Amino acid sequence: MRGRTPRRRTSLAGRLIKLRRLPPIPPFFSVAQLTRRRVNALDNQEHNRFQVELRGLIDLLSQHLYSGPSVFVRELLQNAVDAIQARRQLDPHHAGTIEIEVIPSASGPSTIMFQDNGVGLTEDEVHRFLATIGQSSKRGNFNDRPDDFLGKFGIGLLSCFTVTDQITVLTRSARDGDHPGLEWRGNTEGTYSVRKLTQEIPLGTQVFLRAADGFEEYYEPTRLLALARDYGSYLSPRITLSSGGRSDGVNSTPPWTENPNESLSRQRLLEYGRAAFDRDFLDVIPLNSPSGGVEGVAFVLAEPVHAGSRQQHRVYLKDMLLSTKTHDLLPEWAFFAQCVVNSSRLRPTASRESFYDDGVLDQTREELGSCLRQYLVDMARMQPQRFDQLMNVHHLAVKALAVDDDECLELFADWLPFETSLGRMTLGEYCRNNPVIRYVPTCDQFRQIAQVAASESLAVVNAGYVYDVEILQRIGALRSDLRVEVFEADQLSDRFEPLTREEREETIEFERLCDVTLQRFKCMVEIAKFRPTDLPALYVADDNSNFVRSVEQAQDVSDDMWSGVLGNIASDVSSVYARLYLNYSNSLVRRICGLNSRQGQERCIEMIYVQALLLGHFPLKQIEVQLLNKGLLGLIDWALDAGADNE
Ligand SMILES: Nc1ncnc2c1ncn2[C@@H]1O[C@H](COP(=O)(O)OP(=O)(O)OP(=O)(O)O)[C@@H](O)[C@H]1O
Repeated sequence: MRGRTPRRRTSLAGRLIKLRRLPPIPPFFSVAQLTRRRVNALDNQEHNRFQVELRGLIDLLSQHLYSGPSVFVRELLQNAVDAIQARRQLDPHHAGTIEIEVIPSASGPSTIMFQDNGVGLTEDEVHRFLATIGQSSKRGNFNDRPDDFLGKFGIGLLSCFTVTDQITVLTRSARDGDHPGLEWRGNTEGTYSVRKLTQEIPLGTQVFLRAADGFEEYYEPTRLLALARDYGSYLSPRITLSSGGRSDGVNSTPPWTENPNESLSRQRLLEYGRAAFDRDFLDVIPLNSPSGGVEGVAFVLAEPVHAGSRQQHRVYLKDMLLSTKTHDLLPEWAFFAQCVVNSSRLRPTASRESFYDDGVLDQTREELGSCLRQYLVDMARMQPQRFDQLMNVHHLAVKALAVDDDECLELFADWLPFETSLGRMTLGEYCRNNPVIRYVPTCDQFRQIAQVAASESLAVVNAGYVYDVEILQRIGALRSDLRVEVFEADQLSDRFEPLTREEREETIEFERLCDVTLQRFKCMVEIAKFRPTDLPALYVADDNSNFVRSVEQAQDVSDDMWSGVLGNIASDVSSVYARLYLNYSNSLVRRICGLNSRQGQERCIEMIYVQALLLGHFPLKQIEVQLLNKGLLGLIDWALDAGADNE
């Protein structure tokens, strides 16, 4: 061991305090009393240090903090970048470089080296920062501008222990004075050693890791290059990876420095987006947020997505990849966009895989939302045809924005598409032909009236989809030239053709019979003439009768006690009769009316009633299901009898 300074071998355990057990706390002590008691207790005792079981801590970090072993590449790159940044504080013109090398071994696992020409460490700093968990030179007063650094928690280096059993650091400080080269070795047992080197090493730091059993894959040059590019391709120091005489560059141009308004850049960005997110995009929007120091681009998805779906964004912090799975960077309505951004100000969590959910993040989200909003507004004003194409794909997101933003709502209103009884149309098209916007608030109600309304050339909007009711009501409040009304199914009867006097007389008895037959279903019958003529009947239920229907359905599946409670609720509701309009323009209805058998008429009217319920998508009550069964069985019976007669 000639030329070596004596090894200083210190246990990490020895550096940390051991927690003493305090006596149990008696009840009813004030905080001040408790504090005094603790101080007194400690004054009489020997002061010890915490101990840390390093292996346990590493397991904790690797299983619960970091997403996987590959984060060691990120942590080493980050330390190198920070060291270069610290050196720039001494020499602003210093050109930083980071070299990664894979050193294969014929006899055992490979070693990798991360070398930087950063600030290096003095002997004192080695003890303070490399060997003390949670100590960082990048926090507090140690540096004037701690915001310049990526690290701050003082735990990143530990991540190397997920892929190696020993970390070796060679370092030489560039700070004032003549500093010798130092070697620090730390291992997973929780011990470390430091020695002064006799040979010259360059200013800066080299970190050596030898593959631990089972982690050799992270030491393969192609894997390592991919990881280095993933985390660090946009970092500013020049980064190279060499192995077996081959050297590859890691750096490339960050997407957030491209200008999406310039056609070549836009093309490059769309290609980048396709490669990064593995999907196609329609457009690229520049993003910027002063609060979060964010710049970046948002990609507009080429396919529609359902409301409220959450896109995964690719997020960088000070040019280093933080996460590819950040969800909450854009406002909720912006589910049509997926973005890549770089932030200089948002605070990372200790895992360095997400941001703190604080006020700055809220503010950032709002500012990024404003960029997207402005893009939509400008497009609607200046490029209506392009906006039209965008609306074809992303009208849901535009509705989600407009529902809470009156200015956007007024601007986008004419483009917003709705389903109506006369087909899909934009609000602009609807209003051109209809002075009043009539809508039904649920899809079920729409299904009940759509066919008849269409035959009567009546345009009724199906506002049963997300945002539609709020949008229509808001539009009604904002625009004095528009009237917006809820359409009640019963209003359809205003358009029905009345029966002639003769027809009235022909049907009066039959109508009475129908009323009596359907009384137990709380349904009144009215005979009228309407289109389409192939529709025998229309069942119309108002809110009260719908409510009672659903109570009765619940009673069908509940025990006696609950059924009684539900029955009491239903009995409080007044005017619970629904209405069945029988279509006298329908030939079948006419035939039933003329049938010579009262029993046959009853059976037919029951079947028409059940069919009208099914057509209107009303869930059947138990007695209605029984009715349907009885009708079908009767039909089969009749068919069999008729067959037997023919034999
Ligand atoms: N390449 C390096 N050059 C100079 N100093 C380094 C280097 N790597 C580590 N250090 C020193 O070791 C300390 C601890 O590093 P570590 O990666 O554990 O934490 P950190 O970077 O400070 O914070 P974080 O946990 O947020 O990454 C650093 O604060 C720094 O002082």
